[in-house]
Amino acid sequence: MYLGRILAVGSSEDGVFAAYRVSSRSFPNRIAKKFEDRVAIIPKKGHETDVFKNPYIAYNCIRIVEDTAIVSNGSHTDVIADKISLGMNIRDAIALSLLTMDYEKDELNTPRIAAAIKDDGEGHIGIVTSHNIQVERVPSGSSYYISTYEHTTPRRVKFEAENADEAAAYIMGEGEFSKFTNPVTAAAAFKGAREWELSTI
Ligand SMILES: NC(=O)c1ncn([C@@H]2O[C@H](COP(=O)(O)O)[C@@H](O)[C@H]2O)c1NC=O
Repeated sequence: MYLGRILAVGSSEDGVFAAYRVSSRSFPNRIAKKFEDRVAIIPKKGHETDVFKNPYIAYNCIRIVEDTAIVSNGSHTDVIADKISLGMNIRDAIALSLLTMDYEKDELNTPRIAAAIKDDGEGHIGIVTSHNIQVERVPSGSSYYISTYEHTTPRRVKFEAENADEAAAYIMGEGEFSKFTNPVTAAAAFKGAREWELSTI
């Protein structure tokens, strides 16, 4: 089954995570690139001009703002991160940013999806489509995912990872996520005993 972009957040006794996967039929020549406090989705070498063909394919997919990890499928990652850094609570930051930026005006009306989670495991996950907007709480001790196509409401999921590398690998193709086609690249933030760590595949 093709879900498009997929994100997941949650926590267990092993730690807290935010994970992201690009699945893509149209623009498979992309990678996740790690910076100090963020991960960006960018075109591979030789495909740089793709960003002028479509405005939705290059963006920060993960940001870390103090105790919170933010994950999304577009430029709204930065809008949510900025609001959280100014003191807005996670639910309102996601809801306001999704409402403001709205679904993507491409040929599929691709939804914007987003989530944010604090290092105590409390988070929210949401989506804006052409016909609705939804933001749900993710309670500590549970994990949820959502995608741009097919699975467009938050779904509880078993997510097994003990560090950022394992979280990125898990959403790229393990457990429930092994059923979903066209994987391209993935990234994750993980908070265990130490500071937030980032990983990409
Ligand atoms: N975030 C992304 O990485 C991303 N990749 C592709 N899209 C949009 O989704 C459309 C369909 O892409 P695809 O067939 O690869 O799922 C693209 O034309 C583009 O407008 C994206 N936008 C939202 O998910």
